[in-house]
Amino acid sequence: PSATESNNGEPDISGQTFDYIVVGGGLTGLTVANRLSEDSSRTVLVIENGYKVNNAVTQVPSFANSIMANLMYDITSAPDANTGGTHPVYVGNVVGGGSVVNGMAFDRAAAADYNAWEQLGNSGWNFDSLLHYFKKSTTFTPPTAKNVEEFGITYDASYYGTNGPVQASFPRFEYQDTKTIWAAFKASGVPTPKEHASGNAVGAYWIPTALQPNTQTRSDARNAYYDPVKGRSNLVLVTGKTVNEILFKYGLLSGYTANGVQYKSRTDGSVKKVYAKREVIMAAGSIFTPQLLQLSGLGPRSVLQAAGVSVKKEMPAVGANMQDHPNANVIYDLQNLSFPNPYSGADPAYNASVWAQYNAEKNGPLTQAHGSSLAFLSLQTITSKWSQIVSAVKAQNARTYLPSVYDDSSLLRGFTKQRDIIANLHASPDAAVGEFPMVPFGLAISALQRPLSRGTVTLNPSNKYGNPVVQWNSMQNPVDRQIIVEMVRWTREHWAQSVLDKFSPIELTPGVQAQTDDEIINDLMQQKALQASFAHMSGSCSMMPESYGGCVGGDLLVHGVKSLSIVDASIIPLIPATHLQATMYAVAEKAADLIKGRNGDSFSIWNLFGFGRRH
Ligand SMILES: Cc1cc2nc3c(=O)[nH]c(=O)nc-3n(C[C@H](O)[C@H](O)[C@H](O)COP(=O)(O)OP(=O)(O)OC[C@H]3O[C@@H](n4cnc5c(N)ncnc54)[C@H](O)[C@@H]3O)c2cc1C
Repeated sequence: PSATESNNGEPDISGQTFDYIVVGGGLTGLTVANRLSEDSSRTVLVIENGYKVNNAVTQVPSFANSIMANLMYDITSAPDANTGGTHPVYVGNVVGGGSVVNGMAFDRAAAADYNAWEQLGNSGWNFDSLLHYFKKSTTFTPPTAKNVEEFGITYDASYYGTNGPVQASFPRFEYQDTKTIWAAFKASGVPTPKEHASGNAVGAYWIPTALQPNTQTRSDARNAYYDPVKGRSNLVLVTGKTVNEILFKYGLLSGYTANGVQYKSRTDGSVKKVYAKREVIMAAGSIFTPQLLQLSGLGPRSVLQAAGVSVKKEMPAVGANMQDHPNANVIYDLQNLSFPNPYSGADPAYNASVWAQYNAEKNGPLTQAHGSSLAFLSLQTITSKWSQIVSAVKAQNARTYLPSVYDDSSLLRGFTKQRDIIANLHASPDAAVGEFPMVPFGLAISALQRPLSRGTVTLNPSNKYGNPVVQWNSMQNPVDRQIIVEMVRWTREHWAQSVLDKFSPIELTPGVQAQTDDEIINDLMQQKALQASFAHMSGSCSMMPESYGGCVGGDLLVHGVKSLSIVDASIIPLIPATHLQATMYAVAEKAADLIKGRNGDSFSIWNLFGFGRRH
């Protein structure tokens, strides 16, 4: 791998003024910066903490299966009582953010998941309006005819774009055992929609990878949205700079208006300021955007006071409502796997041959990231107890399992509304509750898609500029725990099917001794097989009305201050049943149109309503 590209040669921005400052050059930040700088009369600055890194590890798909620790922040969560301890908090620390270090899965949730955002008081945030932006952000390339025939891959290109920046395509190689894995899902009778991206994302289906089809390398926010436009004279990206405060001017009548940021150089430690004429746009992600708002005096009063930050506006919503996809890892010992299989990489001779194949033909096992097959199942499919579970959700006192910040009546009102929506989605055959990735080896993940538990992100009271305290509170709500247990039971029944006999599966984790709910959870926990996170942190500065404990409105402007917006995954009010990146590209595309619309920048207003150029 080549060395990190340095930030030598970047312009000195201190004291300067730009129309827009984008804080964080990750997935959403680079997307928004590209679109805002399309209008050459507007200047756009992106400030990123990480550096530009582009090497085999970031580009060759198979590396997406490993943790790129040196391109991520070094954060550990607060102890998470119900999942057995602390967990790493995975956040990309590199130009492109999560899109450079993630698993490259490129999927969408069901329409019902996005329509729930509108039901939470966000007019215009529904699947139909996002579909325009899902298309705008992508270029789709179908799988090879050979793979379609051999593996039965299904797709419908009409739900993707034809000239968007992110490449949605398929690895040229699939493992042979994938056929048996698919046969088992078909035998179990789950739905098999032809194309999940249509809004019908319930069942077992094929998904694209964020992959450049010709080179079989990663398609990320940097190479999709930044590199092609980096020559624009009105677009500036600076790296290795940590924003540590949003600056405001104050007027007696106008209140607080964001007009810049303060940042610290990682190379020389200097602290400087830079100014924004139109908007400061937060794109620092679900962990650092709430931290930055809190550092700037917007947040829960007790959190700010404990860290010695004076309160500009008390906002309990900042850092609340944090959601993720907690998961249980059931592990099987399998016999008779075909060669090659994902374990074959242990053999150096095999490794040498697949690298030679990849370099020569852009084919073979190294083109595979997390695979192309996923199952997202409804609660009705997972368990016959589904209606009892739905009744249990409705019967709960909403406050009981929430962290202390939910003493705030607006936050609790918003959560209660979320809870009612969750109950409906749990009862619906048209929304998924659990993900079961379909992989050709013995790891059977059960990931809960729509938890009732809520986490928090708060300033570290003894070091406000250090990493914030990330408290997932995963599975604090017993219903979340029960659904995970039922998913483990579904997995066991699934692997007991005769179509999988040829692998002679033996359950290693948690092991067949674990039968009752408590045994399953406790044994998983003891074996470190319960995880709080899928690296899908969301919701920590949610898009909801202020009366629901929201942080930004449907216009993505922070409530109660001026010229400050948020475009990253922290705005997701209710986590969708999908991996997040395709959704965040669409959210950022829509965000850019909203920002252009209110600042008089040139753009087509029809895009906002989904009436733009249709593909
Ligand atoms: C390990 C991992 C695996 C994943 N796998 C998948 C997957 O397979 N499929 C999928 O769809 N999604 C996946 N995701 C999730 C997806 O990548 C994220 O949801 C997405 O990147 C979120 O985009 P964002 O813009 O909100 O934040 P990010 O992409 O994280 O961008 C935030 C940026 O802000 C910068 N920043 C933070 N604080 C500051 C500061 N104070 N000053 C300056 N800059 C700052 C960060 O360095 C970062 O570059 C994965 C994520 C991770 C981390």
